[in-house]
Amino acid sequence: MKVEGFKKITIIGMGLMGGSMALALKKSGFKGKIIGCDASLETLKAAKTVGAVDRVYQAPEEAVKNTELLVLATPVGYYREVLAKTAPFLSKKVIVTDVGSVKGYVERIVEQYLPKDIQFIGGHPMAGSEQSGFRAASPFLYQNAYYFLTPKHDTHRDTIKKVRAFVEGLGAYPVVTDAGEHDQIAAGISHIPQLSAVLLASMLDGEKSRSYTSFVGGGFRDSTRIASGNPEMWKDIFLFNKKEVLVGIETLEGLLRDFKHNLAAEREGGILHRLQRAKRIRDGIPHSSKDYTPPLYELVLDVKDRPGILGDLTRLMGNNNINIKEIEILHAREDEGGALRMSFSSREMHTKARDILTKEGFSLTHQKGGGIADAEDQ
Ligand SMILES: NC(=O)c1ccc[n+]([C@@H]2O[C@H](COP(=O)([O-])OP(=O)(O)OC[C@H]3O[C@@H](n4cnc5c(N)ncnc54)[C@H](O)[C@@H]3O)[C@@H](O)[C@H]2O)c1
Ligand SMILES: O=C(O)C(=O)C[C@]1(C(=O)O)C=C[C@@H](O)C=C1
Repeated sequence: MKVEGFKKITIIGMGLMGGSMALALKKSGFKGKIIGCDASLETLKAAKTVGAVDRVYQAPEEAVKNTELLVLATPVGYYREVLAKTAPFLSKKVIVTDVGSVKGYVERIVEQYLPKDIQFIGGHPMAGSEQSGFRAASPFLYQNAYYFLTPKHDTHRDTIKKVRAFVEGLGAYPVVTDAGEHDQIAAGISHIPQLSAVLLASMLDGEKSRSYTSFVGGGFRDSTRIASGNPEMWKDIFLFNKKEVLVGIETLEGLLRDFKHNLAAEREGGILHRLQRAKRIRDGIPHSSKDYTPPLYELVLDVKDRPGILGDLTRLMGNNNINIKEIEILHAREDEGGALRMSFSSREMHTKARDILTKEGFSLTHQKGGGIADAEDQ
């Protein structure tokens, strides 16, 4: 879907999130002008060179002139500075939004720094990575991601409608809620998991235990990937969502204490109960948490573990004009086969892909949607 409704969009902060937004807008065929603003000249140069933006500015007050949508995409700690500089230069018709990971704090800053007659709606895409900077940006980052939108009490209905359409244009799924509820949800699904990963990684902080890192397998890697995230950014997030993070820490402490007691007393039932409940919760997450509203039509096929298999498959689909909505390697071990899940947005694509893959000799182990009974249900 193409982004319409804005002739000029300014993004302040052209790092991972802002840069990916600009790239996604260009990819969607957005016809208006995209203005990139960043404190770093090097970042601006990179964004301009790849054509992510039409114009670049280092000074925010120049970047916002006549803009119709202003997106704040700097770390949240810089919002005060950016809003103070830009507020006097904003058109009365502009809509201001952001991509920051906390929303209550942002609303308070906006109340303080943005003139009352300027429309604001908070935003937080549940997409990202442990990397940062424009060099990590991707036009696909927002694809199929949940994207929280948090209107203020005085945000107009038309503003919500326009920004919803903007989010959909990026390929994401808008979820409208209020800042308070957002912060509670984000603490549970993102901020506390980040803290847990940081603490797990910190357990290898001793001189001796640090040498254990050479031996880590999937378990340590999977559970600590996000500990590589930008420390400055996360410091802001924890401080600005302090209330909800503290609630989460108490829950975590309670769980740990409970487990410790059960273990010390060798209470098998208690230990098993915790493990089983956690497994049920983790198993209940869809393959990709991005499988939101649209029913996806998916195929799971056996693949040989050989170099270039992914390329071959995507080429095969591309050559037959089949658009893969998502692709995921489910399990692959060196020298053994693996399984690969592909999903498609329409029944037609799904059927066409199934027929081509079968003809090419791939073995399908599971299919969902497309009007065919799930293999698992048979
Ligand atoms: N990284 C994630 O996974 C993720 C996901 C969702 C939301 N967010 C939120 O998105 C925002 C940006 O995060 P990111 O990961 O893109 O960070 P990033 O470090 O990749 O990019 C931030 C950019 O802002 C620029 N910047 C900093 N101060 C500035 C200023 N005063 N004026 C202009 N530019 C300035 C930096 O030079 C940098 O290019 C944060 O508020 C974060 O909470 C991050
Ligand atoms: O690293 C990732 O995979 C992320 O998507 C990062 C993640 C998350 O916790 O899910 C991190 C912070 C954000 O505010 C949103 C997304």
